[in-house]
Amino acid sequence: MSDAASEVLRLEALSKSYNIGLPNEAEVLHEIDLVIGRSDFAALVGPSGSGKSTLLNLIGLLDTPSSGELTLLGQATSGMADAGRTTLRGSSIGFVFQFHHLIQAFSALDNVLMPLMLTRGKPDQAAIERARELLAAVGLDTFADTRPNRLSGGQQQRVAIARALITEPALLLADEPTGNLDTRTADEVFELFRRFNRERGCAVLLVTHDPRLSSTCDRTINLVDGRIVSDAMNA
Ligand SMILES: Nc1ncnc2c1ncn2[C@@H]1O[C@H](COP(=O)(O)OP(=O)(O)OP(=O)(O)O)[C@@H](O)[C@H]1O
Repeated sequence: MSDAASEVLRLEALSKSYNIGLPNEAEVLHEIDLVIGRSDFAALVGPSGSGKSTLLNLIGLLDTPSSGELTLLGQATSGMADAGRTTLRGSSIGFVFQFHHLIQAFSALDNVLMPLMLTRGKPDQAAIERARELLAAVGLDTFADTRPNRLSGGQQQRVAIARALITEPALLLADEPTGNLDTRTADEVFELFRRFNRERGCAVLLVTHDPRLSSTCDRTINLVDGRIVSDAMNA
């Protein structure tokens, strides 16, 4: 994984502090070094408050580090202006959150198209076809015109996964994507991540509290008190 061409992400001494109004800032991530390869399927685990979401938000360029360097697809981001970060985020990262944040007034199809509409305006026929193909891939081809509130929790999360993949991201980030699903539905949703990782070659980094799910990832990165205490391939 030392070859830059095989990397999707490189973190070097990445730290994050929050200014919480005290004399000293609270540092929640301490000099994190991490490389994610282009085909990695990795779980980020750790106790509550260890900094997992903070790290995922930094990786997703939703937040900026206090120090250190984050290189995404070979582009160093530390000196990058907001517009450049937004463009890089939109073209290379897909997000899936525990609560899918679907737009209730839109159909499933339009929700999937939303990231493209935000960056490229009205979607063309090819984009619509791709959105339909993604909905089919997550087993929802007959629900394209359905509003999210008519779908089950698992189905809504499937729409969110299709939405995250519409831009064909190199890196898919997921924060507790199965956290509010029952075990069977969680397994099915998890299997989608696995399939997209294999079939579409997109790296996956997901936060989970579920040891059963993290053990089925290829790699487990363990964060404790803002430091990576172990990072190993699973047996
Ligand atoms: N905006 C913020 N301002 C100040 N402190 C924050 C902020 N966001 C997070 N923190 C603190 O940073 C630390 C790490 O939080 P984070 O949400 O990243 O942990 P986590 O590992 O994702 O936890 P959980 O598993 O409970 O979601 C916590 O102590 C939290 O209180």
